[in-house]
Amino acid sequence: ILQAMSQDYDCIVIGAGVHGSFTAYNLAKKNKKTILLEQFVLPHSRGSSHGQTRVIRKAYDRDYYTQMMEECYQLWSQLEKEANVKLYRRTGLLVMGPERGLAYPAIKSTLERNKLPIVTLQREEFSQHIPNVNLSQGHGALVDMTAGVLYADRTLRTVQVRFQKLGGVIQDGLKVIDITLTGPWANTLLSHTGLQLPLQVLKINVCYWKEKVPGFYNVQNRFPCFIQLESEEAKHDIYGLPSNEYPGLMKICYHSGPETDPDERDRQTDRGDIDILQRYITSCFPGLVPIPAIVESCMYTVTPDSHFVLDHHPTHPNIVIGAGFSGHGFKFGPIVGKLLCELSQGEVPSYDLSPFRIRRFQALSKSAL
Ligand SMILES: Cc1cc2nc3c(=O)[nH]c(=O)nc-3n(C[C@H](O)[C@H](O)[C@H](O)COP(=O)(O)OP(=O)(O)OC[C@H]3O[C@@H](n4cnc5c(N)ncnc54)[C@H](O)[C@@H]3O)c2cc1C
Ligand SMILES: O=C(O)[C@@H]1CCCC=N1
Repeated sequence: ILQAMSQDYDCIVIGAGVHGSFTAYNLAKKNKKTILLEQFVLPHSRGSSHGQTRVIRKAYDRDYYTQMMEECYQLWSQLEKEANVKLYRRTGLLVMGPERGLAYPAIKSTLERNKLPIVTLQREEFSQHIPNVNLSQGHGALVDMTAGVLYADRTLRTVQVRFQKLGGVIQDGLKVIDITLTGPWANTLLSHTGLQLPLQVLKINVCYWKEKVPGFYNVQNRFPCFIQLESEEAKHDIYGLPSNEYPGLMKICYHSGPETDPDERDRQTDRGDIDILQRYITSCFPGLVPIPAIVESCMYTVTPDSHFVLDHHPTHPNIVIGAGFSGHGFKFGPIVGKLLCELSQGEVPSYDLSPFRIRRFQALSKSAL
């Protein structure tokens, strides 16, 4: 089928998650005849891009992510205008973490170096600005002022409709079984092209927690998104979004989870991550009931260094790979779409892609690198 399609289309994009959808949209904007293939009937909730909300932020510990986000915010705003739809809500992002650790000082200095608007909160004034949250001993706190919430499901709908309006074709319910590219299934499919990337698929329990007093942590009361950086109590970050999509429920998740086969996600029932969240909520969010009211499922596809893969296939340069978004890729959708489109067209990419090259895994990959 793909062979027949390749005669009719300039570009075939596999996977209609956030990154495949933005890539297809960018290709169609360049007048490339493009088809977007998706194994499941759309919309679906079996990959990594579903759900109502995601965090958008410039608070990173690396300049290159922060700098890519500068342009990315503009691209989000352009799409909102073009489609006349609201995709982003500014809430700010509270970043908390050990002051003597690695991550918190690194994020703070990246934000300062890039002259981004932040507010550093002193311990004495913390509860005046952020009521109903306890700042752990030895932790610092700052607010990334331009951060906020992205409406995820609405984004996918919007990008896919824009793509179709530009003449793009979406074929859902069609699984490519010969070569493949994106999302948790990346490795199974890439193996058909002789490439095995060191990707790990994790199941994430997406937990919603009930406010003891409705409104405590509500978006309308200007409660921000937050990241609690890794500490002795929790080996991975914990992050949350103000109550919004489900009235009276705040979304708080652990930035890791048990390994899973993407086709067997619902058989993975490990809840160790929820235990960690319960302890954290009991100690730091006293206004929430420390038992999740709703648990949904999602997946991360993680690389060993948590950085993305944005590259040509090492032996088939006409195949461009976007994968391994490691649980923080959604906000980059517009810029990843632009970059993958540039790579596919043989253009010089707008950013230095060396942190995202496949060859960084040389020692780890069993393949034709
Ligand atoms: C719980 C959770 C919270 C997150 N929070 C944030 C956040 O706050 N901020 C942020 O920036 N990021 C966040 N992320 C990460 C972000 O959502 C992901 O990085 C992003 O959605 C990955 O998109 P993708 O297009 O690569 O993968 P996917 O969404 O999985 O899309 C890949 C698609 O390809 C399809 N596919 C795969 N193989 C084939 C095939 N052979 N044939 C046809 N189709 C195929 C799949 O069905 C799927 O639809 C979060 C992720 C999760 C799970
Ligand atoms: O990408 C994000 O901003 C969120 C929050 C931090 C951990 C992962 N996803």
